[in-house]
Amino acid sequence: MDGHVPAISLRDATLGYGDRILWSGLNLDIEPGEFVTVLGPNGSGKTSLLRVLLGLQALSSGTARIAGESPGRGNKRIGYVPQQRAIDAPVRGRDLVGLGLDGHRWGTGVSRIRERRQRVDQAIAEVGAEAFAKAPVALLSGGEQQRLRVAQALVSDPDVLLCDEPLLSLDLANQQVVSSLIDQRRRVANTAVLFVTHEINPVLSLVDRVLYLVDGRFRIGRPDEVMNSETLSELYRTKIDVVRVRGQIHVVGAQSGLCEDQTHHLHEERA
Ligand SMILES: Nc1ncnc2c1ncn2[C@@H]1O[C@H](COP(=O)(O)OP(=O)(O)OP(=O)(O)O)[C@@H](O)[C@H]1O
Repeated sequence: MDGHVPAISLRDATLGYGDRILWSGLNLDIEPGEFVTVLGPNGSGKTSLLRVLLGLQALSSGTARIAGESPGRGNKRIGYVPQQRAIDAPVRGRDLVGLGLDGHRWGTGVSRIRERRQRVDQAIAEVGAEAFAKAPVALLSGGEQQRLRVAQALVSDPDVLLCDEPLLSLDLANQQVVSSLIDQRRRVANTAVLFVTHEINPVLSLVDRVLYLVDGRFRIGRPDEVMNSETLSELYRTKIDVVRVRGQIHVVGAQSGLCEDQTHHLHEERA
């Protein structure tokens, strides 16, 4: 992609369902290789933003561009890593990865079939999943399944990765494995990453910018510009304390909907 074309561009973007506006006036350019997290309480419209970019949901007004095009289904320049959840379909790991190439005009000729196989092998190697790629996915651990989902997102060699809480319900070690696979991809291939999460700490060292959505309001900036007491108090319209402990960010005093981490509940209980 031309370095001057943003990987993702939103102009005056508004999304609402019926009378309810989730966010409006959103202007955002994400550059190739940038790692941007989307944070905010339940229902603030984080997943809906990804749905817009995947072409599954139309904006109410404004424009969106992704990988140089208007959002639409089947754009192979977009990789999508969904939430971690159990897979019980009777498929092997490499079949799951291969699904990332479907809908992208793959022919049936021998050379195409060979190329397809090579691409799947390469994606499996990229996430270090060779040892379990032939096993039925339903028998794999959550972390192994999520590695394969990352491989599925990478197999089409995308310019943009959209990730919807890909670390949810993974243990700390697997959170690190999955987030560093995503980080490695953007460093090696300059792939832009838009990463929806409830918890910034597992990816804090990787994040270039944060988009924080609360109740129709939002703030975009570097983590230190957004994740501070003043900015979050303004966004939540209530007193919020943001403290840094051993390099981690802890948000104290938010309503339960914030769910930034468990620490603020502990503080509330002790108060
Ligand atoms: N197709 C739809 N029609 C009407 N309302 C919808 C639709 N899709 C989502 N919503 C509502 O829009 C709001 C935002 O949903 P969304 O899933 O984007 O939030 P989120 O920030 O990702 O939340 P969570 O953190 O709980 O995953 C929710 O209240 C949801 O019920």
